[in-house]
Amino acid sequence: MDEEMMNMTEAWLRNHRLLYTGATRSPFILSIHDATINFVSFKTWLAQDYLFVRAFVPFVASILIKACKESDDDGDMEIILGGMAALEDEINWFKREATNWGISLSEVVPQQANINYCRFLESLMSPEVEYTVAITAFWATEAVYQESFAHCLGEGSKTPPELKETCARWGNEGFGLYCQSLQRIADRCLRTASEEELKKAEVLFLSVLEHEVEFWNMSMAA
Ligand SMILES: Cc1ncc(CNC=O)c(N)n1
Repeated sequence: MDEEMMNMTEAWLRNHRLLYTGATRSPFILSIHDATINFVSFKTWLAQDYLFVRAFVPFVASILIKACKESDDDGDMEIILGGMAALEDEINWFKREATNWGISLSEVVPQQANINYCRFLESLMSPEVEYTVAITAFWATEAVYQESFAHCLGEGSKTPPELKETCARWGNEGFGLYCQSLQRIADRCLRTASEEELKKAEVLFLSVLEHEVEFWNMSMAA
């Protein structure tokens, strides 16, 4: 396809394929897919991701505020608000799931990769960070989880039955459509962005992928 006609996110996905695949086909995800996962790793991921999602809520809230102030499309608010609402359900799911696996969430200590990722999200919450830049990072974060967990439910996957519900949380079709909506918002914003904003958004896209890789590796190492 002609570079000119391509959406910006598609061009980035093409140009940074290796890193994107590293984030969406991590050893952790592949070990779920082929049923070789060590459940200690899964429990580590679950506990750490609970903390991450709690930090993710104010990040999404900051994007909602930016959308209200900076977006030229009313429709953005509902999509972001829908994402926020889903996070309430998700937090409750983490609590139930932790109980099932015998994890005490109040005792979980954040690991370095998690601290680093949360610190990164916090830096994006500043009002100085443009909506275009923040929504691009938001899309990338969600897209990595969607592509990762959808793979575990795809053809030929041997995902253990006790992990299927987890995979379906992010791998379901509805979450896929939500990610597409975020991608469309990002591409629309990027079309009118300045050179400087474009560069910033691309750098942050790559940072998200790197943080995701580190997050999976942290879970796998446990
Ligand atoms: C490390 C990480 N990245 C993305 C997500 C998906 N967003 C909300 O759930 C997540 N839970 N954790």
